[in-house]
Amino acid sequence: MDVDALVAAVRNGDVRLHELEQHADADDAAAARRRLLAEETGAELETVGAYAFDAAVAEPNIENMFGAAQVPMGIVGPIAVDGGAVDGPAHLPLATTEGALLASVNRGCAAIRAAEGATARVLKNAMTRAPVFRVSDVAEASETAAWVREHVDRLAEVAESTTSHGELRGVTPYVVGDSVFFRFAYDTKDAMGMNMATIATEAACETIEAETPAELVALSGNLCSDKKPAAINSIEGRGRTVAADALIPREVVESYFGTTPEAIAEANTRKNLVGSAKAGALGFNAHVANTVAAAFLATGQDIAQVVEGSNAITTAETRDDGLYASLTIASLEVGTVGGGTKLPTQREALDIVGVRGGGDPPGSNADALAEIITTAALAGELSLLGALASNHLASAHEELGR
Ligand SMILES: CC(C)(COP(=O)([O-])OP(=O)([O-])OC[C@H]1O[C@@H](n2cnc3c(N)ncnc32)[C@H](O)[C@@H]1OP(=O)([O-])[O-])[C@@H](O)C(=O)NCCC(=O)NCCSC(=O)C[C@@](C)(O)CC(=O)[O-]
Ligand SMILES: NC(=O)C1=CN([C@@H]2O[C@H](COP(=O)(O)OP(=O)(O)OC[C@H]3O[C@@H](n4cnc5c(N)ncnc54)[C@H](OP(=O)(O)O)[C@@H]3O)[C@@H](O)[C@H]2O)C=CC1
Repeated sequence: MDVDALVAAVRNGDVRLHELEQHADADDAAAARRRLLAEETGAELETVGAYAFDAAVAEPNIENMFGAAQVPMGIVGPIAVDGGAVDGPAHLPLATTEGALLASVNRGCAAIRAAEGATARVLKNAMTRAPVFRVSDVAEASETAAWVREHVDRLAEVAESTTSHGELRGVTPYVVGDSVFFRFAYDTKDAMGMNMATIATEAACETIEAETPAELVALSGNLCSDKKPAAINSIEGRGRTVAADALIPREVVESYFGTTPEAIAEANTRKNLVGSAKAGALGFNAHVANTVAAAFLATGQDIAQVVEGSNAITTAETRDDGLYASLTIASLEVGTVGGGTKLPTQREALDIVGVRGGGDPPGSNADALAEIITTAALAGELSLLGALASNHLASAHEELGR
């Protein structure tokens, strides 16, 4: 069917709006939806329809597509970082609508370069899925937990039969009365791994049900914990746990941030540590979510997982007549294969970073991306703390953000 025929078919009730791809190619289906939406709402949809990729490639990523959300993308860097998987310098594309953000992260990157670079390491790599089972009582719960503890190797064999990349790293039981949770943790290599871990865990759950009295209630029991603020991710980690640090000489702090190491260290203690504690926050940082969200949008990550990406602690202290600062993100969930990383715009962004697709060895590209994002987020922390310490936050946003 052509676009006119698709529009008529929806109006007549012969075809439902979400079924248009069954009767036409994905671009015509999107065009028909735009026309129907425009007529229904009066909205003009020219920009949303002016996307630059073949809609068919986005079919695994979206349903009911009528266009694309185009978010401006800018660049920060070079990011000078000595990592376990990356040896800088690297550039990082960031997509955002917040004026002053790119300038700020870029300023932090410039200061890190002037300071001879940052160091970053992935400390842990474990994507989790935690199903919840029903048992009759706590005795059965204890029995089921014990069986799982004793049969992790067998569960690994079953889970890993569903994937040629994923590896089960461990299973941690949690009992609450007659509910039993098992937090499965996987090395998902270069994939963020949520589909991979979910499919693998479903297979393992079948074995648990066959061998114990437990009955599966839900494949995700929220102890995972995906896309919700949760202390378990801050403590145990989820996806990559990554740390970055840098020692910035006094003269670099003064010339780039217009303030002193002492003032930045005090702002960090009173704001990021004391203020966050008083607020009951999970993230003891200034704006790590800013860099994580912008990098996620640009590089095709699952944007809802910014929730976990903001579980981060920033430290700052004076050392060797300079400023020592570190950032540790407990749960940074990133991939360079799968999900949104396959889309054309996001592939180009990953090419800029130099980490598109599977790494050699597997997992090294996602490790490198995690180290680069964490170092950029550290740069953002330094710059915002500098702006606060020198009282430049409001003026910067008046100048660049309005
Ligand atoms: C805006 C600046 C950077 C000016 O800062 P400045 O020191 O006046 O800038 P400069 O013109 O002297 O340039 C210094 C460096 O900044 C970079 N830079 C400078 N301008 C640009 C630009 N246009 N585009 C790209 N890069 C730029 C660039 O790297 C440059 O070095 P160079 O490369 O030239 O050697 C500074 O005032 C600043 O960083 N302010 C802080 C703004 C900020 O961090 N905003 C974050 C968002 S706030 C928020 O969302 C969260 C919040 C605040 O609510 C969280 C909380 O509660 O804390
Ligand atoms: N299912 C769910 O509950 C949830 C799903 N999501 C969505 O899941 C998607 C991400 O899941 P994810 O599993 O990462 O992606 P995909 O489902 O796209 O799967 C990626 C696959 O790529 C293959 N692969 C090829 N090369 C590599 C490599 N070097 N390293 C790792 N894997 C490789 C693996 O296949 P093989 O396994 O055969 O080896 C892997 O399973 C996103 O779209 C996200 O939005 C998000 C949250 C929850």
